[in-house]
Amino acid sequence: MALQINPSILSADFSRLADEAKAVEGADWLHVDVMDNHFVPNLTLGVPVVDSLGKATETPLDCHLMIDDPDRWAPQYIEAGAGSVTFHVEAAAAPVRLAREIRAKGARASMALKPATPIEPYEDLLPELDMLLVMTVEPGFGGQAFLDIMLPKIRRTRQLIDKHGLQMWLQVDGGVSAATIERCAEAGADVFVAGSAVYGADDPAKAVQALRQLAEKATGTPGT
Ligand SMILES: O=C(CO)[C@H](O)[C@H](O)COP(=O)(O)O
Ligand SMILES: [Fe+2]
Repeated sequence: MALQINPSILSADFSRLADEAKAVEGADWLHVDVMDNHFVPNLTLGVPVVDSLGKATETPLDCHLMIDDPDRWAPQYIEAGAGSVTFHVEAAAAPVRLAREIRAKGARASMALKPATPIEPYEDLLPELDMLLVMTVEPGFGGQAFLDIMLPKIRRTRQLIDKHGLQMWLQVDGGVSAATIERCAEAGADVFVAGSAVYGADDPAKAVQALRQLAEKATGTPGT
């Protein structure tokens, strides 16, 4: 299991996105939060910004779509350069068809669960996915406190992934920091999104390294 740190550009300075992306080159993926003010009560960025960001950094883009109608919009993010596209199961009309379409277009297919959405009804969908995202805050804003009550769901999701012998990744997003990453890693997460813990640090690249070391220490696993 390879451990990965994905800095979230949501906590960066949006007037300097290209520089902020370069500040974390060496991270595994750059996490891009797309919010539409319908699925979540916040508005961030869309396809044209993802297109420009992809040209400004070598780091592959991990697009987290917090939007209504991802069935319609996800393909456009792949065309804009996203290497991984996460849709919310609560918003998708046809999650299996959407996951297959994302893969067919050459990106990694990922599905997210809000805190109140259980994993169990979606066990049979896991083979259709390259990553499952367990949200550890209510989606919509950076800088929120990590929800400890999500740790059992992370553990149960890891058990289901292992039970099916799948190689898919298990991502956590929201409130991941030096204070919480070890608990997430111990529970079985292997991809860690961190916004404020990276971009709120004096040296974002060093913050990525520090988080990686903590996750590795917690699991005894070297990262990528
Ligand atoms: O999806 C998100 C919020 O909905 C963000 O990716 C997440 O909140 C990152 O910010 P932080 O690490 O500061 O919590
Ligand atoms: Fe996110």
